[in-house]
Order: sequence, then C-alpha cells, then structure tokens
Amino acid sequence: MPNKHFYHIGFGQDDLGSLPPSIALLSGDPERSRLIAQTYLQDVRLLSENRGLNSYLGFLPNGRPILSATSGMGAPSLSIVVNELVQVGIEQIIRIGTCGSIQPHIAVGSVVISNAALCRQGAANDIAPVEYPAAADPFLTVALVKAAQELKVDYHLGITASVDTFYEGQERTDSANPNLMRSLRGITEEYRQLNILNYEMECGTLFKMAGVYDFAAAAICGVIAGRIVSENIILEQRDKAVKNAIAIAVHAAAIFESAN
Ligand SMILES: O=P(O)(O)O[C@H]1O[C@H](CO)[C@@H](O)[C@H]1O
Ligand SMILES: O=c1cc[nH]c(=O)[nH]1
Repeated sequence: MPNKHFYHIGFGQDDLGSLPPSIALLSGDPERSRLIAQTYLQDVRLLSENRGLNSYLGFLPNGRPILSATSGMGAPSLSIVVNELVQVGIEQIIRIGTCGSIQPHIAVGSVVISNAALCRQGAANDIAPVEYPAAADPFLTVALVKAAQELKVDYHLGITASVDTFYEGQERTDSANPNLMRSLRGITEEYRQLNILNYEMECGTLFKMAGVYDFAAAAICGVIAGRIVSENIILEQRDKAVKNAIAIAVHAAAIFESAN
C-alpha cells in the first residue's frame, strides 16, 4: 500500500519509522514546536513545514518516540490537524499553549493545567452536540500534575474557557472593533465567578474530539496575560511561562509512557 500523505500535516504513517509514536505534543505556534523538538527531544527529524504546521519526530530521554506538532491558532485549524494526527496513529495529545488568566490568584508567568473546558467554539459543534462534555483525560492530566510537582513548578488546575476569538470572545475592548456586542460585555467577570481560570482558543474542541474519536487529551498553558489587570500580553513573562509549560509536558509524556 502506498504511504498516505495527509494533505494538511504533510506526512503519513510510513514517515514515522519502525517505532512510530503514539503521543504528540501540540503547540499553537510552529516556533514552539521547533523549540520543543530542538531543546527537549533527541534524534529529531523534521517531518513537514506544510502551511506552517511544523511537525518533528523525536525521542524522549527514556528512548520513547514522540511527535512535536503544530495546531495553528483556533479550533478550526486544530480540528484538521488533530483529525490527521489520529489517522497516522496518535493516541495521546498534550496541548502546550498560552493563555490569559481571569483569576486574581493566577499570575502572569505561571501555568494552568485544564481538567475541562467551557467550550464556546463553533468547530466543536460540527463534531458533537453543544452539551457534550469537554473533559481532559484524567490519566494524562494527573501525569501533568505529577510532572509539575516533580519539577517544583507552581501550577493551577481547573476549568478553562475556550473561545473562537482572541479579541471579542475574550472581551477585549482595546481593538479595531469599536462595538463589542452586549452579549459579551461582562462575560469575563461572569466566568471568573464560575471559577473558570483562563481564556485560550483550542482546549474545548480538542477535549470534545478526544471523547468522540476515543483518544486521550490534556492541556497545559503558560499564562501571558493577566486579565484582572489588563488586556495586554506581558512579553517579559512569556518565555518563563512557556518554558515551564513545555518542561512539564515533556516530563508528563515520559511519566505517562512509562506507566503504560
Ligand atoms: O499560544 P497558542 O498555543 O497559539 O495558544 C493561544 O495563543 C493564540 C492567541 O494568541 C491562540 O491560539 C490561543 O489559544
Ligand atoms: O489572553 C490570551 C493570551 C493568550 N491566548 C489567548 O487566547 N488569550
């Protein structure tokens, strides 16, 4: 049978070698995928840079194979990449992202592990009913928590709001849109009172896909905006937050792999 080369991710099952990975780290940003591969994995091979959806095959320090892949921004792009990753044999996905905190105790520079998502995302409605739970895999999530504890990184565990827009959907008023709809004004405070920790743009759809397709998904995001104080991204804290999220996810992948 010829190797089926997937149109968007730009590689197929046969490109994954004789010891194919079952686990993927999935970043929104292709530069983050590259950083993970170059800094944390061994014997790395570039699989594709198609459409900026960079994918790398590498090995964990324990010798187990792993993918570092890119979802792009937002749920429509993530849904395409995840569908194709599952078709090449991926069974566990850890999203490594960035987010904005909406709780006063969650500082910029820290990390949030999502155990579930409030999913306000159109793409997810093509996959499951709106009421379908967006829940992280408990075993992969516990591996993230253990990894954070072993690496002595402070973490927050809880519910994430996944929305489709960075500006309107996250109630940003300092943008090109002069007319934030009434339905969105006050939504951040409402979510804060509902004990939602943070805003990002992919987890909800990822978690629903995991339920429907039957794979395991978890997510960790570095906090780069503190929405209690301002709408801005705090660049000075970004590298620390992202580096911690990556280190925890890589260690969690190793913990999960050795337990299974
Ligand atoms: O840093 P990534 O993984 O892209 O995640 C967050 O950053 C993007 C918005 O800036 C969205 O994709 C959001 O979910
Ligand atoms: O505030 C933020 C920061 C990163 N990503 C988001 O979606 N929101």
